[in-house]
Amino acid sequence: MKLPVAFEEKMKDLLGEEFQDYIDCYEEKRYYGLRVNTLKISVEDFQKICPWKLEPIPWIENGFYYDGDSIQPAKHPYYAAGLYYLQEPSAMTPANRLPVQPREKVLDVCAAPGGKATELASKLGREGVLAANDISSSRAKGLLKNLELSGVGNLLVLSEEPGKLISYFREYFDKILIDAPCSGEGMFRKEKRMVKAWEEHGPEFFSKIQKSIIAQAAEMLKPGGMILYSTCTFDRRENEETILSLLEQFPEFEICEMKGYEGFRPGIPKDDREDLVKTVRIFPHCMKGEGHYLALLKKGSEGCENTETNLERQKKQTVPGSAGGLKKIPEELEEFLGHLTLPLDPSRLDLKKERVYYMPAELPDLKGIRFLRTGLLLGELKKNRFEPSQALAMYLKMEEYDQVLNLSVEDERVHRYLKGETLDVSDLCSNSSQKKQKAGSGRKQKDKGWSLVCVDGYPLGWGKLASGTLKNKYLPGWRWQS
Ligand SMILES: C[S@@+](CC[C@H](N)C(=O)[O-])C[C@H]1O[C@@H](n2cnc3c(N)ncnc32)[C@H](O)[C@@H]1O
Repeated sequence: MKLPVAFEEKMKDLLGEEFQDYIDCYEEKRYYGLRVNTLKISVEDFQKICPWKLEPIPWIENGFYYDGDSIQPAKHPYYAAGLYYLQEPSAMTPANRLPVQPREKVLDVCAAPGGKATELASKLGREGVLAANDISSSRAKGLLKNLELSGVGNLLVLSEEPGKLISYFREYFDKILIDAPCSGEGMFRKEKRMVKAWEEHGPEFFSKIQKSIIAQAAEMLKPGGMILYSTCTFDRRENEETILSLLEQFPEFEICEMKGYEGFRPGIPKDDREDLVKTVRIFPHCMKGEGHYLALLKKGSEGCENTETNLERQKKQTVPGSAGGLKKIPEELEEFLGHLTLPLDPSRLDLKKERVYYMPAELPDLKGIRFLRTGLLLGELKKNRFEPSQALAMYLKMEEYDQVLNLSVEDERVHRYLKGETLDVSDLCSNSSQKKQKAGSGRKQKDKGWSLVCVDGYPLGWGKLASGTLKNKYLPGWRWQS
Protein backbone atom coordinates (compact mmCIF):
# COMPACT_ATOMS: atom_id res chain seq x y z
CA MET A 1 0.00 0.00 0.00
CA LYS A 2 1.33 3.43 -0.97
CA LEU A 3 1.39 5.82 1.99
CA PRO A 4 2.19 9.56 1.79
CA VAL A 5 5.91 10.23 2.40
CA ALA A 6 5.17 12.91 5.02
CA PHE A 7 3.01 10.42 6.91
CA GLU A 8 5.70 7.72 6.83
CA GLU A 9 8.34 10.18 8.10
CA LYS A 10 6.11 11.19 10.98
CA MET A 11 5.38 7.56 11.92
CA LYS A 12 9.13 6.76 11.87
CA ASP A 13 9.67 9.55 14.34
CA LEU A 14 6.75 8.40 16.50
CA LEU A 15 7.51 4.66 16.51
CA GLY A 16 11.31 4.48 16.22
CA GLU A 17 12.41 0.88 15.79
CA GLU A 18 8.82 -0.39 15.78
CA PHE A 19 8.18 1.44 12.51
CA GLN A 20 8.87 -1.62 10.32
CA ASP A 21 6.41 -3.77 12.33
CA TYR A 22 3.82 -1.06 11.83
CA ILE A 23 4.42 -0.89 8.06
CA ASP A 24 4.39 -4.70 7.77
CA CYS A 25 0.91 -4.90 9.22
CA TYR A 26 -0.47 -3.10 6.15
CA GLU A 27 0.04 -6.44 4.37
CA GLU A 28 -2.28 -8.18 6.84
CA LYS A 29 -6.06 -8.36 6.65
CA ARG A 30 -8.21 -5.80 8.43
CA TYR A 31 -10.24 -6.85 11.49
CA TYR A 32 -14.03 -7.09 11.54
CA GLY A 33 -15.90 -6.64 14.80
CA LEU A 34 -19.40 -7.35 16.13
CA ARG A 35 -20.59 -5.82 19.41
CA VAL A 36 -23.51 -7.41 21.22
CA ASN A 37 -26.25 -4.90 22.08
CA THR A 38 -26.73 -5.59 25.78
CA LEU A 39 -29.78 -3.34 25.83
CA LYS A 40 -31.55 -6.22 24.04
CA ILE A 41 -29.68 -9.42 24.85
CA SER A 42 -26.98 -10.62 27.23
CA VAL A 43 -23.66 -11.77 25.78
CA GLU A 44 -24.36 -15.25 27.14
CA ASP A 45 -27.78 -15.49 25.47
CA PHE A 46 -26.40 -14.15 22.21
CA GLN A 47 -23.68 -16.79 22.18
CA LYS A 48 -26.37 -19.47 22.52
CA ILE A 49 -28.20 -18.33 19.37
CA CYS A 50 -25.33 -16.92 17.32
CA PRO A 51 -25.02 -18.87 14.04
CA TRP A 52 -21.32 -18.07 13.46
CA LYS A 53 -17.98 -18.84 15.00
CA LEU A 54 -16.83 -15.70 16.82
CA GLU A 55 -13.62 -14.91 18.65
CA PRO A 56 -13.80 -12.68 21.75
CA ILE A 57 -12.10 -9.28 21.60
CA PRO A 58 -10.01 -9.53 24.78
CA TRP A 59 -10.43 -5.95 26.01
CA ILE A 60 -14.17 -5.56 25.21
CA GLU A 61 -16.58 -7.75 27.23
CA ASN A 62 -19.32 -7.67 24.57
CA GLY A 63 -17.09 -7.50 21.49
CA PHE A 64 -16.17 -10.29 19.04
CA TYR A 65 -14.11 -10.70 15.88
CA TYR A 66 -15.83 -12.31 12.92
CA ASP A 67 -14.53 -13.41 9.56
CA GLY A 68 -15.72 -10.62 7.28
CA ASP A 69 -14.55 -12.47 4.17
CA SER A 70 -16.90 -15.39 4.66
CA ILE A 71 -19.96 -14.09 6.56
CA GLN A 72 -22.24 -11.07 6.34
CA PRO A 73 -23.86 -10.48 9.74
CA ALA A 74 -25.64 -7.35 8.44
CA LYS A 75 -27.83 -9.63 6.29
CA HIS A 76 -29.13 -11.75 9.16
CA PRO A 77 -32.54 -11.24 10.83
CA TYR A 78 -30.81 -10.83 14.22
CA TYR A 79 -29.22 -7.67 12.80
CA ALA A 80 -32.71 -6.41 11.91
CA ALA A 81 -33.69 -7.19 15.50
CA GLY A 82 -30.88 -4.89 16.71
CA LEU A 83 -29.06 -7.64 18.61
CA TYR A 84 -25.60 -6.38 17.56
CA TYR A 85 -23.74 -3.54 15.90
CA LEU A 86 -20.87 -4.06 13.45
CA GLN A 87 -17.85 -1.99 14.43
CA GLU A 88 -14.10 -2.02 13.97
CA PRO A 89 -12.65 -3.47 17.23
CA SER A 90 -10.50 -0.53 18.36
CA ALA A 91 -13.48 1.80 17.74
CA MET A 92 -15.36 -0.15 20.44
CA THR A 93 -12.90 1.08 23.08
CA PRO A 94 -13.98 4.72 23.74
CA ALA A 95 -17.60 3.99 24.69
CA ASN A 96 -16.44 0.93 26.63
CA ARG A 97 -13.93 2.92 28.72
CA LEU A 98 -16.23 5.87 29.53
CA PRO A 99 -17.78 4.78 32.85
CA VAL A 100 -21.43 5.57 32.07
CA GLN A 101 -23.87 4.49 34.76
CA PRO A 102 -27.61 3.82 34.46
CA ARG A 103 -29.78 6.96 34.61
CA GLU A 104 -27.06 9.45 33.80
CA LYS A 105 -27.23 12.28 31.30
CA VAL A 106 -24.82 11.54 28.49
CA LEU A 107 -23.77 13.53 25.43
CA ASP A 108 -22.09 12.12 22.33
CA VAL A 109 -20.92 15.28 20.57
CA CYS A 110 -19.86 13.81 17.20
CA ALA A 111 -22.07 10.76 17.12
CA ALA A 112 -22.91 9.74 13.53
CA PRO A 113 -23.36 7.01 12.45
CA GLY A 114 -23.78 5.86 16.05
CA GLY A 115 -21.19 3.14 16.67
CA LYS A 116 -20.29 4.60 20.04
CA ALA A 117 -23.66 6.18 20.85
CA THR A 118 -25.42 2.79 20.64
CA GLU A 119 -23.01 1.35 23.22
CA LEU A 120 -23.38 4.39 25.51
CA ALA A 121 -27.15 3.82 25.32
CA SER A 122 -26.75 0.16 26.32
CA LYS A 123 -24.77 1.18 29.39
CA LEU A 124 -27.34 3.82 30.28
CA GLY A 125 -30.34 1.53 30.15
CA ARG A 126 -33.84 2.89 29.69
CA GLU A 127 -33.62 5.86 32.04
CA GLY A 128 -31.49 8.98 31.96
CA VAL A 129 -30.87 10.58 28.60
CA LEU A 130 -28.53 10.11 25.66
CA ALA A 131 -28.10 13.24 23.55
CA ALA A 132 -26.50 12.19 20.28
CA ASN A 133 -25.35 15.11 18.16
CA ASP A 134 -23.71 15.42 14.75
CA ILE A 135 -23.14 18.61 12.84
CA SER A 136 -24.05 16.90 9.57
CA SER A 137 -27.80 16.54 9.28
CA SER A 138 -27.53 13.87 6.58
CA ARG A 139 -25.24 11.77 8.80
CA ALA A 140 -27.55 12.43 11.75
CA LYS A 141 -30.34 10.64 9.84
CA GLY A 142 -28.23 7.47 9.77
CA LEU A 143 -27.49 8.00 13.44
CA LEU A 144 -31.19 8.14 14.27
CA LYS A 145 -31.83 4.93 12.36
CA ASN A 146 -29.04 3.08 14.17
CA LEU A 147 -30.23 4.28 17.57
CA GLU A 148 -33.81 3.25 16.82
CA LEU A 149 -32.70 -0.11 15.44
CA SER A 150 -30.79 -0.66 18.68
CA GLY A 151 -33.94 0.00 20.70
CA VAL A 152 -32.87 3.27 22.32
CA GLY A 153 -35.80 5.34 23.60
CA ASN A 154 -34.39 7.87 26.08
CA LEU A 155 -32.73 9.90 23.39
CA LEU A 156 -32.29 13.25 21.72
CA VAL A 157 -30.85 13.28 18.24
CA LEU A 158 -29.48 16.74 17.56
CA SER A 159 -27.71 18.30 14.60
CA GLU A 160 -25.96 21.39 15.85
CA GLU A 161 -22.66 23.10 16.06
CA PRO A 162 -21.57 22.18 19.64
CA GLY A 163 -21.05 25.86 20.59
CA LYS A 164 -24.78 26.43 20.10
CA LEU A 165 -25.63 23.67 22.55
CA ILE A 166 -23.82 25.33 25.46
CA SER A 167 -26.55 27.79 26.42
CA TYR A 168 -29.09 24.91 26.58
CA PHE A 169 -26.93 22.38 28.38
CA ARG A 170 -24.43 24.28 30.52
CA GLU A 171 -23.05 21.87 33.18
CA TYR A 172 -25.90 19.47 32.38
CA PHE A 173 -24.17 16.20 31.42
CA ASP A 174 -22.60 13.58 33.68
CA LYS A 175 -20.57 12.04 30.87
CA ILE A 176 -19.51 13.29 27.43
CA LEU A 177 -17.95 11.36 24.59
CA ILE A 178 -16.06 13.29 21.91
CA ASP A 179 -15.15 11.00 19.05
CA ALA A 180 -13.68 13.87 17.14
CA PRO A 181 -13.54 14.38 13.39
CA CYS A 182 -9.90 13.61 12.55
CA SER A 183 -7.41 12.93 9.76
CA GLY A 184 -8.18 9.20 10.04
CA GLU A 185 -4.65 7.76 9.95
CA GLY A 186 -5.90 4.68 11.78
CA MET A 187 -8.33 3.99 8.95
CA PHE A 188 -5.83 3.75 6.09
CA ARG A 189 -5.86 -0.06 5.98
CA LYS A 190 -9.63 -0.34 6.33
CA GLU A 191 -10.54 2.40 3.85
CA LYS A 192 -7.98 3.30 1.22
CA ARG A 193 -9.84 6.50 0.29
CA MET A 194 -8.83 7.93 3.68
CA VAL A 195 -5.27 8.37 2.35
CA LYS A 196 -6.49 10.78 -0.30
CA ALA A 197 -8.68 12.62 2.22
CA TRP A 198 -5.63 12.97 4.51
CA GLU A 199 -3.71 14.64 1.71
CA GLU A 200 -6.51 17.18 1.32
CA HIS A 201 -7.18 17.82 5.03
CA GLY A 202 -4.46 16.68 7.38
CA PRO A 203 -3.78 16.96 11.15
CA GLU A 204 -3.30 20.74 11.14
CA PHE A 205 -6.77 21.26 9.71
CA PHE A 206 -8.46 18.95 12.21
CA SER A 207 -6.54 20.00 15.31
CA LYS A 208 -8.20 23.44 15.30
CA ILE A 209 -11.68 21.89 15.12
CA GLN A 210 -10.84 19.37 17.86
CA LYS A 211 -9.57 22.05 20.27
CA SER A 212 -12.70 24.04 19.78
CA ILE A 213 -15.04 21.04 20.27
CA ILE A 214 -13.33 19.83 23.45
CA ALA A 215 -13.52 23.33 25.00
CA GLN A 216 -17.21 23.60 24.11
CA ALA A 217 -17.90 20.17 25.62
CA ALA A 218 -16.08 21.15 28.81
CA GLU A 219 -18.71 23.82 29.47
CA MET A 220 -21.56 21.31 29.16
CA LEU A 221 -20.06 18.90 31.71
CA LYS A 222 -21.17 18.91 35.35
CA PRO A 223 -18.47 19.37 37.96
CA GLY A 224 -17.41 15.83 38.82
CA GLY A 225 -18.38 14.61 35.34
CA MET A 226 -16.14 12.87 32.84
CA ILE A 227 -15.15 13.33 29.20
CA LEU A 228 -13.73 10.65 26.98
CA TYR A 229 -11.92 12.16 24.00
CA SER A 230 -11.01 9.87 21.11
CA THR A 231 -9.74 9.94 17.54
CA CYS A 232 -8.81 7.28 15.01
CA THR A 233 -5.55 8.97 14.13
CA PHE A 234 -1.93 8.92 15.37
CA ASP A 235 -0.81 12.54 15.05
CA ARG A 236 0.19 14.23 18.32
CA ARG A 237 -1.40 17.54 17.28
CA GLU A 238 -4.81 15.83 17.13
CA ASN A 239 -4.29 13.78 20.29
CA GLU A 240 -2.05 14.78 23.21
CA GLU A 241 -1.98 18.41 22.08
CA THR A 242 -5.78 18.65 22.07
CA ILE A 243 -5.74 17.40 25.66
CA LEU A 244 -3.03 19.94 26.58
CA SER A 245 -5.11 22.75 25.14
CA LEU A 246 -8.08 21.67 27.29
CA LEU A 247 -5.92 21.49 30.41
CA GLU A 248 -4.52 24.95 29.76
CA GLN A 249 -7.94 26.51 29.30
CA PHE A 250 -9.69 24.49 32.03
CA PRO A 251 -7.15 23.63 34.73
CA GLU A 252 -9.91 22.03 36.82
CA PHE A 253 -9.69 18.95 34.55
CA GLU A 254 -7.42 16.03 35.32
CA ILE A 255 -6.43 13.01 33.27
CA CYS A 256 -7.69 9.70 34.64
CA GLU A 257 -6.33 6.21 34.24
CA MET A 258 -8.62 3.84 32.35
CA LYS A 259 -8.90 0.06 32.55
CA GLY A 260 -5.78 -1.23 30.82
CA TYR A 261 -5.02 -3.94 28.30
CA GLU A 262 -1.65 -5.42 27.40
CA GLY A 263 -1.75 -4.07 23.85
CA PHE A 264 -2.47 -0.47 24.87
CA ARG A 265 0.44 1.97 24.51
CA PRO A 266 0.78 5.07 26.71
CA GLY A 267 0.16 8.57 25.38
CA ILE A 268 3.24 10.70 24.76
CA PRO A 269 4.13 13.11 27.59
CA LYS A 270 5.21 16.67 26.89
CA ASP A 271 7.27 19.04 29.08
CA ASP A 272 5.81 18.96 32.59
CA ARG A 273 2.69 16.94 31.61
CA GLU A 274 3.92 13.47 32.54
CA ASP A 275 0.27 12.51 33.19
CA LEU A 276 -0.36 12.28 29.43
CA VAL A 277 1.00 8.73 29.73
CA LYS A 278 -2.40 7.85 31.24
CA THR A 279 -3.95 8.44 27.83
CA VAL A 280 -4.00 5.44 25.50
CA ARG A 281 -2.74 4.75 22.00
CA ILE A 282 -3.90 1.76 20.01
CA PHE A 283 -1.55 0.70 17.21
CA PRO A 284 -2.34 -2.08 14.73
CA HIS A 285 1.07 -3.73 15.21
CA CYS A 286 0.56 -4.02 18.99
CA MET A 287 -2.96 -5.47 19.09
CA LYS A 288 -5.74 -6.65 16.81
CA GLY A 289 -7.39 -3.30 16.04
CA GLU A 290 -6.84 -0.63 13.42
CA GLY A 291 -5.78 2.31 15.60
CA HIS A 292 -7.19 4.87 18.04
CA TYR A 293 -6.28 7.43 20.68
CA LEU A 294 -8.24 7.83 23.94
CA ALA A 295 -8.08 10.21 26.89
CA LEU A 296 -10.35 10.03 29.94
CA LEU A 297 -10.72 13.30 31.85
CA LYS A 298 -12.52 14.35 35.00
CA LYS A 299 -13.77 17.85 35.79
CA GLY A 300 -13.35 19.25 39.28
CA SER A 301 -11.14 18.75 42.27
CA GLU A 302 -12.59 15.48 43.57
CA GLY A 303 -10.02 13.31 41.81
CA CYS A 304 -10.57 10.40 39.44
CA GLU A 305 -11.17 7.95 42.28
CA ASN A 306 -14.17 9.74 43.85
CA THR A 307 -17.03 7.31 44.09
CA GLU A 308 -20.09 9.52 44.53
CA THR A 309 -22.80 7.71 42.66
CA ASN A 310 -24.89 9.22 39.99
CA LEU A 311 -28.04 8.82 42.11
CA GLU A 312 -26.47 10.74 44.97
CA ARG A 313 -25.57 13.52 42.58
CA GLN A 314 -29.04 13.53 41.06
CA LYS A 315 -30.60 14.06 44.47
CA LYS A 316 -28.60 17.26 44.75
CA GLN A 317 -29.34 18.55 41.25
CA THR A 318 -32.74 18.37 39.67
CA VAL A 319 -33.73 20.07 36.47
CA PRO A 320 -37.38 20.69 35.64
CA GLY A 321 -38.81 18.55 32.83
CA SER A 322 -40.10 20.07 29.59
CA ALA A 323 -42.52 17.39 28.31
CA GLY A 324 -45.47 18.69 30.28
CA GLY A 325 -47.66 15.64 29.60
CA LEU A 326 -50.94 15.50 27.68
CA LYS A 327 -53.99 17.25 29.11
CA LYS A 328 -56.07 14.25 28.12
CA ILE A 329 -54.86 10.99 26.63
CA PRO A 330 -56.83 10.37 23.41
CA GLU A 331 -59.00 7.25 23.61
CA GLU A 332 -57.34 5.44 20.71
CA LEU A 333 -53.91 5.96 22.30
CA GLU A 334 -55.19 4.81 25.67
CA GLU A 335 -56.61 1.70 24.06
CA PHE A 336 -53.24 0.90 22.45
CA LEU A 337 -51.28 1.62 25.63
CA GLY A 338 -53.55 -0.91 27.36
CA HIS A 339 -51.73 -3.63 25.38
CA LEU A 340 -48.37 -2.64 26.82
CA THR A 341 -47.16 -4.06 30.08
CA LEU A 342 -44.36 -1.58 30.63
CA PRO A 343 -44.98 1.28 33.04
CA LEU A 344 -45.16 4.68 31.31
CA ASP A 345 -45.26 7.94 33.24
CA PRO A 346 -48.17 9.94 31.69
CA SER A 347 -46.47 13.24 32.52
CA ARG A 348 -43.74 12.33 30.01
CA LEU A 349 -46.11 11.86 27.06
CA ASP A 350 -45.87 14.62 24.49
CA LEU A 351 -47.91 15.32 21.36
CA LYS A 352 -46.36 17.20 18.40
CA LYS A 353 -48.80 17.47 15.52
CA GLU A 354 -50.18 13.92 15.37
CA ARG A 355 -47.05 12.26 16.70
CA VAL A 356 -46.87 10.94 20.25
CA TYR A 357 -43.53 10.85 22.06
CA TYR A 358 -42.35 9.48 25.37
CA MET A 359 -39.86 12.05 26.59
CA PRO A 360 -36.81 11.55 28.79
CA ALA A 361 -37.27 13.05 32.26
CA GLU A 362 -35.70 16.38 33.20
CA LEU A 363 -35.00 17.93 29.82
CA PRO A 364 -34.31 21.62 29.38
CA ASP A 365 -36.39 23.60 26.90
CA LEU A 366 -35.01 22.77 23.43
CA LYS A 367 -36.66 25.58 21.50
CA GLY A 368 -34.29 26.81 18.78
CA ILE A 369 -32.14 23.66 18.55
CA ARG A 370 -32.06 21.67 15.32
CA PHE A 371 -33.13 18.15 16.22
CA LEU A 372 -34.23 15.00 14.45
CA ARG A 373 -35.79 13.29 17.43
CA THR A 374 -36.73 14.06 21.00
CA GLY A 375 -37.65 11.01 23.04
CA LEU A 376 -39.16 7.75 21.90
CA LEU A 377 -41.61 8.12 19.03
CA LEU A 378 -44.53 5.94 20.17
CA GLY A 379 -46.58 6.41 17.02
CA GLU A 380 -49.10 8.56 15.21
CA LEU A 381 -52.69 9.48 15.89
CA LYS A 382 -54.63 9.03 12.68
CA LYS A 383 -58.36 9.48 12.20
CA ASN A 384 -59.91 7.49 15.08
CA ARG A 385 -56.90 5.23 15.41
CA PHE A 386 -53.34 5.04 16.70
CA GLU A 387 -50.51 3.58 14.59
CA PRO A 388 -47.49 2.41 16.59
CA SER A 389 -44.03 3.30 15.27
CA GLN A 390 -41.12 1.15 14.15
CA ALA A 391 -39.07 2.79 16.92
CA LEU A 392 -41.55 1.52 19.53
CA ALA A 393 -41.38 -2.02 18.14
CA MET A 394 -37.59 -1.94 18.45
CA TYR A 395 -37.76 -0.49 21.96
CA LEU A 396 -40.09 -3.16 23.30
CA LYS A 397 -39.18 -6.52 24.69
CA MET A 398 -41.44 -9.30 23.42
CA GLU A 399 -43.12 -9.77 26.78
CA GLU A 400 -44.05 -6.08 27.01
CA TYR A 401 -46.79 -6.31 24.37
CA ASP A 402 -49.73 -8.66 24.59
CA GLN A 403 -50.19 -9.63 20.91
CA VAL A 404 -47.11 -11.29 19.52
CA LEU A 405 -46.27 -13.29 16.39
CA ASN A 406 -43.04 -15.01 17.25
CA LEU A 407 -41.34 -16.69 14.30
CA SER A 408 -38.35 -18.97 14.38
CA VAL A 409 -35.28 -17.72 12.51
CA GLU A 410 -35.66 -20.88 10.38
CA ASP A 411 -39.14 -19.78 9.26
CA GLU A 412 -38.93 -18.43 5.70
CA ARG A 413 -41.61 -15.87 6.64
CA VAL A 414 -39.01 -13.90 8.62
CA HIS A 415 -37.21 -12.88 5.42
CA ARG A 416 -40.49 -12.23 3.66
CA TYR A 417 -41.63 -10.05 6.55
CA LEU A 418 -38.40 -8.02 6.35
CA LYS A 419 -38.99 -7.53 2.61
CA GLY A 420 -42.42 -6.07 3.34
CA GLU A 421 -44.60 -8.94 2.11
CA THR A 422 -48.09 -9.77 3.38
CA LEU A 423 -47.97 -13.09 5.24
CA ASP A 424 -50.34 -15.97 5.82
CA VAL A 425 -50.06 -16.63 9.55
CA SER A 426 -53.29 -18.58 10.01
CA ASP A 427 -51.31 -21.48 11.54
CA LEU A 428 -50.27 -19.16 14.39
CA CYS A 429 -53.74 -17.73 15.14
CA SER A 430 -56.06 -18.86 17.90
CA ASN A 431 -58.95 -19.79 15.57
CA SER A 432 -56.77 -22.04 13.44
CA SER A 433 -56.95 -25.82 13.55
CA GLN A 434 -53.18 -25.92 14.14
CA LYS A 435 -53.11 -23.83 17.24
CA LYS A 436 -49.50 -24.34 18.26
CA GLN A 437 -46.97 -21.69 17.28
CA LYS A 438 -43.87 -23.27 15.79
CA ALA A 439 -41.33 -21.24 17.69
CA GLY A 440 -44.10 -19.84 19.76
CA SER A 441 -44.02 -17.62 22.76
CA GLY A 442 -46.37 -20.08 24.45
CA ARG A 443 -49.21 -17.58 24.02
CA LYS A 444 -52.06 -17.75 21.57
CA GLN A 445 -52.21 -14.98 19.04
CA LYS A 446 -55.49 -13.10 18.83
CA ASP A 447 -57.09 -12.87 15.40
CA LYS A 448 -57.20 -9.13 14.88
CA GLY A 449 -55.25 -5.95 15.46
CA TRP A 450 -51.65 -4.82 15.88
CA SER A 451 -49.18 -7.66 16.32
CA LEU A 452 -45.56 -7.38 17.36
CA VAL A 453 -43.62 -9.57 14.92
CA CYS A 454 -40.59 -11.20 16.55
CA VAL A 455 -37.76 -13.50 15.53
CA ASP A 456 -36.81 -16.02 18.23
CA GLY A 457 -38.31 -13.70 20.85
CA TYR A 458 -36.81 -10.40 19.62
CA PRO A 459 -39.05 -7.76 18.00
CA LEU A 460 -38.63 -6.84 14.33
CA GLY A 461 -41.63 -4.60 13.73
CA TRP A 462 -45.42 -4.40 13.47
CA GLY A 463 -48.03 -6.15 11.42
CA LYS A 464 -51.80 -5.84 11.35
CA LEU A 465 -53.67 -9.06 11.64
CA ALA A 466 -57.06 -9.91 10.12
CA SER A 467 -58.46 -13.40 9.41
CA GLY A 468 -55.11 -15.17 9.54
CA THR A 469 -53.37 -12.67 7.25
CA LEU A 470 -50.70 -10.29 8.45
CA LYS A 471 -50.62 -6.94 6.71
CA ASN A 472 -47.00 -5.87 6.74
CA LYS A 473 -46.21 -2.69 8.71
CA TYR A 474 -42.43 -3.00 8.69
CA LEU A 475 -41.09 0.52 8.08
CA PRO A 476 -40.86 0.93 4.26
CA GLY A 477 -37.44 2.63 4.40
CA TRP A 478 -35.98 -0.28 6.38
CA ARG A 479 -37.24 -3.08 4.14
CA TRP A 480 -34.79 -5.57 2.71
CA GLN A 481 -34.34 -5.59 -1.05
CA SER A 482 -35.72 -8.62 -2.88
C1 LIG B 1 -15.23 10.06 13.75
S1 LIG B 1 -16.80 10.50 13.19
C2 LIG B 1 -17.83 9.93 14.49
C3 LIG B 1 -18.08 8.45 14.50
C4 LIG B 1 -19.08 8.04 15.54
N1 LIG B 1 -18.71 8.49 16.87
C5 LIG B 1 -19.29 6.54 15.59
O1 LIG B 1 -18.72 5.89 16.44
O2 LIG B 1 -20.06 6.03 14.76
C6 LIG B 1 -16.83 12.20 13.45
C7 LIG B 1 -18.16 12.88 13.21
O3 LIG B 1 -18.04 14.24 13.62
C8 LIG B 1 -18.93 15.02 12.84
N2 LIG B 1 -18.44 16.41 12.99
C9 LIG B 1 -17.51 17.08 12.27
N3 LIG B 1 -17.34 18.32 12.77
C10 LIG B 1 -18.18 18.42 13.84
C11 LIG B 1 -18.48 19.47 14.76
N4 LIG B 1 -17.86 20.65 14.72
N5 LIG B 1 -19.40 19.23 15.70
C12 LIG B 1 -20.06 18.02 15.77
N6 LIG B 1 -19.81 17.02 14.93
C13 LIG B 1 -18.89 17.21 13.97
C14 LIG B 1 -18.82 14.42 11.46
O4 LIG B 1 -19.99 14.70 10.70
C15 LIG B 1 -18.65 12.93 11.77
O5 LIG B 1 -19.89 12.25 11.69
